[in-house]
Amino acid sequence: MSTAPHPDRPAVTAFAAPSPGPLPVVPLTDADVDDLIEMDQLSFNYSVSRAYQDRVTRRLLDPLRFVGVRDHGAGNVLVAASGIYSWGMTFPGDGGGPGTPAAVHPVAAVTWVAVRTGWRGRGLLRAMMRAQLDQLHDGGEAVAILTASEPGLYGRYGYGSAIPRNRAEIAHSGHGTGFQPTVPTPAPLRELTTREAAPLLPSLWDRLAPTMTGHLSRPPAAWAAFLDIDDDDEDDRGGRAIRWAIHPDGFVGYRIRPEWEDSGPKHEVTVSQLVAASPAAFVALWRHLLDLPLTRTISWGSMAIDDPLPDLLVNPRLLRTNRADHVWLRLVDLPRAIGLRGYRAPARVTVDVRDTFCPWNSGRWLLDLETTGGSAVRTDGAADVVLDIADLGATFLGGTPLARLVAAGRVTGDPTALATLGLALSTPLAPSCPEGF
Ligand SMILES: CC(=O)SCCNC(=O)CCNC(=O)[C@H](O)C(C)(C)COP(=O)(O)OP(=O)(O)OC[C@H]1O[C@@H](n2cnc3c(N)ncnc32)[C@H](O)[C@@H]1OP(=O)(O)O
Repeated sequence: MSTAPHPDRPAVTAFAAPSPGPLPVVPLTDADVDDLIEMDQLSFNYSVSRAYQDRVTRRLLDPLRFVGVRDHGAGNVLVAASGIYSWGMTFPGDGGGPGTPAAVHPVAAVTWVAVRTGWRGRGLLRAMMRAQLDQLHDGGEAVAILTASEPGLYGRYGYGSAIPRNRAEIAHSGHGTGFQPTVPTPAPLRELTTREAAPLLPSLWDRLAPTMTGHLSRPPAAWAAFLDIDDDDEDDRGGRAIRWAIHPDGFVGYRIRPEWEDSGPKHEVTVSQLVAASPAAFVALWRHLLDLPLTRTISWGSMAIDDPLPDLLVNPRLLRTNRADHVWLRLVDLPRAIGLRGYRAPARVTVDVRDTFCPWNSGRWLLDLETTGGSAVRTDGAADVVLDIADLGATFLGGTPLARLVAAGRVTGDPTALATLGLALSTPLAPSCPEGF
């Protein structure tokens, strides 16, 4: 049988084998968006309709913030990409204590990282990380963040695990689960549909997120993605449409999946977002969730590791948590980044930083940290502390205590300097970020 292509049919380039040899990383443009969306769906095993792409995906992407790789020898197919959302993140502010001002700073939120099957394992991720971090450094962007599909991927590029999170499950009796008696009983909150809540949420978020370390600013396109929910939209597991409860200082969005057993109702609540920026909001939102009729379990995938729920419940054992890494952070430009937050206590410490992937950060720096800000200047002085750039990234928001990295053998130095630096970097409560990206 002949294998020659039929003259009336186009060559089937999709079956062309990957080209051998190096493939360059290039900037992407608007013309790459269709291929980008197609490759992302294949790489992350999902699919969305063309209508959803037009309504949400294309508005969220800025192709000019993407780099990628095309294999011209294999039919010019897009084989790798990595993008950035230009968002803002709340960093610890003046002293980092409750009620003290925090500050929102631009961050490069790295996202949409994928290498097409067939082109993996030949260094394309590494090449894209190289191109992206060089660009960020040249453009003066100080901090990059990401949420990783797999935890082993990004440490080698200097990212440290900065905001962990808990997967939480609360099993309760459904009969007014008790709060500590010293906590005043909150007024009940009204339940809203997405259509009713949507006009209220973005401005509430804009007011609250800058008061909570680790929270991201949400541009209108991100809100459009969060709120692209019909009021009769069920999830894949039979969860009913999202409902909302709103407080002046917080809100919660959740689905309820009805479940009936012979012994009675056992409906499940799944929290999609919960934000509480004051104790009153925290108590009112949890009272609302725990009093939802017929429900017996509440699960939430993004609880802060310092969430005070166990301290509110009379029976803290109702809460089961499973901790995992969540947001990873990379100090792209060490001296610029050090100036972007306030520190819990003053510290003057010389650190010897290893940064094999971004050598411009390597070497000895005198860190001069104050509650109102900090600086890092090059020094020839003896190092008090030796650490990797990923360790500094992990501790930068207060989410990983320096003492833990010392205990793990990752960070070494003079005990007094370690204690001083650890206190300066710490925050009273660990940062939280209620979303992945
Ligand atoms: C921020 C985000 O978007 S996270 C999403 C990441 N993307 C995905 O998970 C989608 C599916 N997976 C993929 O597309 C690819 O497998 C990728 C992007 C994870 C890896 O791409 P590749 O081009 O194969 O990576 P590359 O060959 O450059 O390897 C880079 C390094 O990572 C290592 N590595 C590759 N895959 C993995 C993994 N799953 N876990 C841990 N390490 C890995 C390699 O061994 C290599 O290490 P080295 O440089 O120290 O020798």
